Amino acid sequence: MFIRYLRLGNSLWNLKYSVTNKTVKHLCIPFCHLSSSTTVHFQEVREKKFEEKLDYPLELIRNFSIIAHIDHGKSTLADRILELTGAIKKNEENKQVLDKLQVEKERGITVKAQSASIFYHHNNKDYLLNLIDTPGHVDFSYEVSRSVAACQGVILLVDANQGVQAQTVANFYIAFTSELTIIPVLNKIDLKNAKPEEVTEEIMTIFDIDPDSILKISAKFGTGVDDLLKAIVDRIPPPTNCDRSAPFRALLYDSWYDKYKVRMLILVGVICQIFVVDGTISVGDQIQSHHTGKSYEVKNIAYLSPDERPIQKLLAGQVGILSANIRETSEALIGDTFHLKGQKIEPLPGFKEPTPMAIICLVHVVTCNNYLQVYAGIYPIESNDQLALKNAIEKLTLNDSSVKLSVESSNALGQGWRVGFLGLLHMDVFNTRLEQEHGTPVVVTTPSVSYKIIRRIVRNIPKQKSKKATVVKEEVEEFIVNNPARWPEDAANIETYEPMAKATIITPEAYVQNILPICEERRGEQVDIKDLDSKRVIMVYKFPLNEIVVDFFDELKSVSSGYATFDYEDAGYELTDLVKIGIKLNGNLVDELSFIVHRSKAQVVGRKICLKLVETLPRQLFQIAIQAVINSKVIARETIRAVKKDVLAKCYGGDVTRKMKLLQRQAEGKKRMKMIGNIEIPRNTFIEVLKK
Ligand SMILES: Nc1nc2c(ncn2[C@@H]2O[C@H](COP(=O)(O)OP(=O)(O)OP(=O)(O)O)[C@@H](O)[C@H]2O)c(=O)[nH]1
Repeated sequence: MFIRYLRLGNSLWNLKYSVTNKTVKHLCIPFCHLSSSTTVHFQEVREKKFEEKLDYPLELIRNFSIIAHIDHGKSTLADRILELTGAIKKNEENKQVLDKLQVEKERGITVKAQSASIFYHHNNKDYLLNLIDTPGHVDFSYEVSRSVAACQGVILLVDANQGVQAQTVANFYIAFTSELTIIPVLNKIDLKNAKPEEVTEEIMTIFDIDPDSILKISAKFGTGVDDLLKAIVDRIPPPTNCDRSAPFRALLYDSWYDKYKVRMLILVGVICQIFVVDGTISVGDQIQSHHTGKSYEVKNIAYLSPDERPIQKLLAGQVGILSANIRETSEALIGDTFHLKGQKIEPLPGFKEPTPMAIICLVHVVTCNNYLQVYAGIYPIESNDQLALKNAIEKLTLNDSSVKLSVESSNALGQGWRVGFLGLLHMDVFNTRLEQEHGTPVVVTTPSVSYKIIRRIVRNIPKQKSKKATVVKEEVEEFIVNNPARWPEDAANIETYEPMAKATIITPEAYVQNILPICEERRGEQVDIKDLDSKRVIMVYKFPLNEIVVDFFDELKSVSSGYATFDYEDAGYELTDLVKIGIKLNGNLVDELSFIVHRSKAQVVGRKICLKLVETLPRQLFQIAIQAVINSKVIARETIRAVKKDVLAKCYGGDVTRKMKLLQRQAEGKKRMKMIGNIEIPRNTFIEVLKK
């Protein structure tokens, strides 16, 4: 449908419009969305009575998350729930509607927990259900921990064909330790090879769950979802420990920066998602952050259903979003408590002070900590994009508070940031979002985990009374290195410790023999191995984190035909013998390519990286000598021969436009590279070298 004429007046454009047989009521579109040729997809807007009815008593509210292993159907179930409750119109095209980010749509995975308030009629009562769809991949388990802080119950979804998998177990324990009501649900019962009886047995034995409490559904076709909605109301308790007559307190559990609205002057700055624990908050109130002490006027309040619906107030027990002229992203700290200005309140539990290098903090059941993070340097492709990248990173960390951030600089790449992620997929998604949502493509340096170094220095200190006699004093210094460029040179005086991870692998028995050697190759130490059921085995390993963060999961999938699943948790630091391998290109040390490795693997890994560089670096107009070195000793070397690349070589005849196109394409290719010294390095080289 094309709108050819627009009357622009205020920031929100209200329109009564009739399309074929459907009447669209009060269609609210920010006018700036529209131009004379904008295609508008009409959706029937919810009747106003729902907004008035957001005033639900506590006993009619249910807050819950959907948790599961990756791809077990969380977002599909959220679609069906939204359809059944009328939040969205039933439509064949409703596929993962809560996955709003471009990167989520492109990859078909959820990376951000998303919520929606929906309305459900049951037993002659209207209920307000606040649903949170969570990601399933291990790299985003922090999102699950963050979400359950605003819930009293979870739907634990298990694929009736695949059964319990590694993240099913991990997510179960997040909910279990948070003392939430768990509704176990078997999904995909429509599949020909679904094994509901077998999987029920598994759930019963692994989680000690009563088999009669397990519901069976097909999220794809909607089978059983009505019964699930009834179970949500009947089994999950209303918000506990909420008091509407007490002074206002709310937990800030997510925040983001809506650059579109800011640009269009619809609001200023940061949007905060809150769970109101006590009291009421209304538009116009003055609120204060407990942790920064700063106060703001509440400009807008809304709930998501799943689109934004403005309302005037939120009451205890409800979740919603507010904007309050918070300009600095560092002022919206996840886990912070908001209260009315000047009022003394007890802060809500779960807030962790940000460390000086981190601009973010963690809430509730904290699953992400320093040990398990993977660090990489992030730099703008063009050095004059520095400021734009700074702004983009700040805004994105607001919406992804599990990342850790500090400033760093590199001789070759200039000023940049050292960023800690929860895994390589997380890193990849973060960088893709920088490019897609903020238009700031980046160069990422070789990732590294954070190592602990203990340096012991023995000093002879003169005794006070006698100038000749001395006492021997040992000074111990402990520090963390997450950038190989900062690895200490004085190897003799240091002890090196690497972060360890306790990993759980669940696999069909047939693949155990394929998995054992890859675990051994990555210095894994088997802690336990036992049958999960008649066909599957659960293996517990202790691995150096460094060995599994890059591509272990891919290799595991490949040797088990995609059947093995994997989850890991922190297992502290262990003393080990580590060395730094430096990479020299034509005699110049490229610190951004250096990495830390166990001494026993240095030779093999050094050679592998040199060969990888031969594959990855484009041939240039001169020869490139690649060397892997430990201190100054060369442990491996390779050479890339020179080439003179004439892109016009095949372009006979005088077609100027074709020649121009070829030259332009070549120039664009070069833009995507980074010059280090006089050598062009493609952007992905720093990560590719670490992969098998
Ligand atoms: N046959 C069948 N397929 C389903 C069902 N539910 C989900 N699927 C399919 O399973 C795949 C994964 O579904 P998603 O809803 O994206 O899974 P998810 O758990 O949200 O995935 P992540 O958020 O990335 O962890 C999609 O192809 C769905 O169409 C079901 O009940 N039956």
